[in-house]
Amino acid sequence: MSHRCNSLRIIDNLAEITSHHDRQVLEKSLLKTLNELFPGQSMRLFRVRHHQRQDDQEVTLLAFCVNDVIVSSDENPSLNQESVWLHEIMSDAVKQGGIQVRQAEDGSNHIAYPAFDSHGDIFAVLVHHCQQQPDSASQRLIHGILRVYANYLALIDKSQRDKLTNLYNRETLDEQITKILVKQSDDLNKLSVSAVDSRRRHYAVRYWLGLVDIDNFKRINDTYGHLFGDEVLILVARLMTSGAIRDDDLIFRYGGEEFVVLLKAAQESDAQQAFERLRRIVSAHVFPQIDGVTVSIGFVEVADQVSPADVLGQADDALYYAKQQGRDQVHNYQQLVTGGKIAIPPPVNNDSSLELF
Ligand SMILES: Nc1nc2c(ncn2[C@@H]2O[C@H](COP(=O)(O)OP(=O)(O)OP(=O)(O)O)[C@@H](O)[C@H]2O)c(=O)[nH]1
Repeated sequence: MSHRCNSLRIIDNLAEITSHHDRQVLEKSLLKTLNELFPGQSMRLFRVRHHQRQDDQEVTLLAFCVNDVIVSSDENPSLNQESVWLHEIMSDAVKQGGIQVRQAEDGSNHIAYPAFDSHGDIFAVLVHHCQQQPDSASQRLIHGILRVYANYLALIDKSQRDKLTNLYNRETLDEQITKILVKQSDDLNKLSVSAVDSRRRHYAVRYWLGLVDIDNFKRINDTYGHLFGDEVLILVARLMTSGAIRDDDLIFRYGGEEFVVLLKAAQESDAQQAFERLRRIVSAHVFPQIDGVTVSIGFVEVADQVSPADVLGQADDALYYAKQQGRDQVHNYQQLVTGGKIAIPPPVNNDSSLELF
């Protein structure tokens, strides 16, 4: 009976994990499942990123469960610091591709379970800390649940990507912008009334959205053909993803020859520099058979807009200005408004409360 109850609990938990499609919620759901099966024990989930050029891995804490409390590291970034030996055990798990067991000085055990993506590369490691080393059946159970999580994540990832460029697709973009707007609105709501004047300085993290449009793309299609145009889209996408921006910034295919870049930057000048770098990388690249592929970029801070459409509309206004001014340039919406270069649209209504849906 208890065996059957246990099996039912596992099935329930697997169903729970696979009912989410937000990565952070999924991570927490994974830890909640493991916590139910192994109560009171510490579980930590780390992300592993492989740096091709440096031939090493960057490891960051994604979520953890300690004393039955589950926390996503985004809510508690200071917990990213880990001791050297933990890096070693994870590094061994990554190198050897299998479960690693280490005994700490106090006799407790750390077991590292690697999780593989669809290419067979390790993208995450789960570290289980417990007094007694789990038997092989428990280790298999944890490894199995981690595999379900990894397979499900791979499926979600596939459904969120554009087939031609492998960038994130438009549907995913709306969700991401909404998430940021809600987060920034929560930040503002935590402010006292007297602090509202300097509200922009109070966002814990500042986000910027850039709309990137290939210049004169119709001419490329008309001159060289649609297939060649597709090739240019793939190359531009690859240029943007290979080192032009930071690893945790996101790039989406927004429409035909338009892309969206969502990045974090503390200052407006940092965001401007990042978008400028992107523009320069494309204009400096030598494309096969074709001279002078360039992009125009309009960007805006994702802050207190009412909806994703609002954010995209403002970036589009700045992009339109860049096109009018001769293309191959970057413009910031807020600066254009402040400088009187573009008009502020009339307010939709007088209610300043945030309505996202
Ligand atoms: N090859 C290819 N072309 C596409 C795709 N999606 C849209 N397009 C083409 O992209 C072109 C966009 O042209 P326009 O909107 O006129 O813009 P443009 O020629 O880039 O001019 P500016 O944006 O003003 O610099 C059209 O010819 C579309 O047919 C696609 O997936 N593949």
